[in-house]
Amino acid sequence: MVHEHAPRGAQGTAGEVVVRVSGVGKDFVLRHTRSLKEALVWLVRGRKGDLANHFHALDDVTFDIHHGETVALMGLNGSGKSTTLKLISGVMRPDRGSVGVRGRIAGLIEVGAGFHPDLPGRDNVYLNGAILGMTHEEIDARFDDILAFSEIGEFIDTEVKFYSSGMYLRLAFAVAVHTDPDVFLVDEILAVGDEPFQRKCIGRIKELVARGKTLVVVSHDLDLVQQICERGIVMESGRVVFDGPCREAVTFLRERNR
Ligand SMILES: Nc1ncnc2c1ncn2[C@@H]1O[C@H](COP(=O)(O)OP(=O)(O)OP(=O)(O)O)[C@@H](O)[C@H]1O
Repeated sequence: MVHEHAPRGAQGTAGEVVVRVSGVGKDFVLRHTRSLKEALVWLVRGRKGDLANHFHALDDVTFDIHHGETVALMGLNGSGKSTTLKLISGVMRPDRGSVGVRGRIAGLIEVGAGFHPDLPGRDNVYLNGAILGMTHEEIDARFDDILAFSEIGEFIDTEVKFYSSGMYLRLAFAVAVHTDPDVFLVDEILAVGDEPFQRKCIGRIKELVARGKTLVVVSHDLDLVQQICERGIVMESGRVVFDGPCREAVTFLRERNR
């Protein structure tokens, strides 16, 4: 049984469902600039209808992810991958359907989203670590490893508003991988890091996978996802159009968008 964003501590066993996305829909509002005439007509008609257009960013999305699975979400720009990841991470709620998660989730979704710009890197490690569910003592114990992984060096005491996007990524990634998550979510962001750091991150992700962690990745790098993931879910206009072995998903996507 999966609970809606059940708290940490659930050490799943192989085959157990850890993420359940069930009939999920998410709408966004398309804001158009309306002319004064259009607004007046709308008023005169008694405010019938909506001045704004809603569109389905996700429509009836359903899939289960089992403990230890490595899943790539693929699809063209705007197909709904990141929105799906945000719903799993809990930063966004579905308008229809439900999303259930078991275990501790660590997401690298928006680089440094949990960072406070006016605080130095060091304080942000504690802030971000706490957001990701670590206690102060746990962060203390892992601080040196986090710092070493990030290669931020003496900049750790600089306010993060002065960091480059690559430095942000390094610190955010370092914190996330040291939270020992049950389910690890990674959005395209690896693209921000330089090549050596990317290699290191990929190595770390493979290590997590080898240790049986569940992984959900959003990426346009189809060669990379084939290296890491066994399963591929292809999205198109907010719907799942393929769900199966990663290699087949890549072929499906390439054929479809030829
Ligand atoms: N906060 C938001 N407000 C309004 N529209 C949004 C919001 N977030 C996403 N969208 C829209 O929802 C759709 C799906 O976006 P999403 O970011 O999930 O796509 P994606 O598959 O991750 O795309 P990409 O490959 O470009 O990253 C897009 O049309 C996008 O413009």
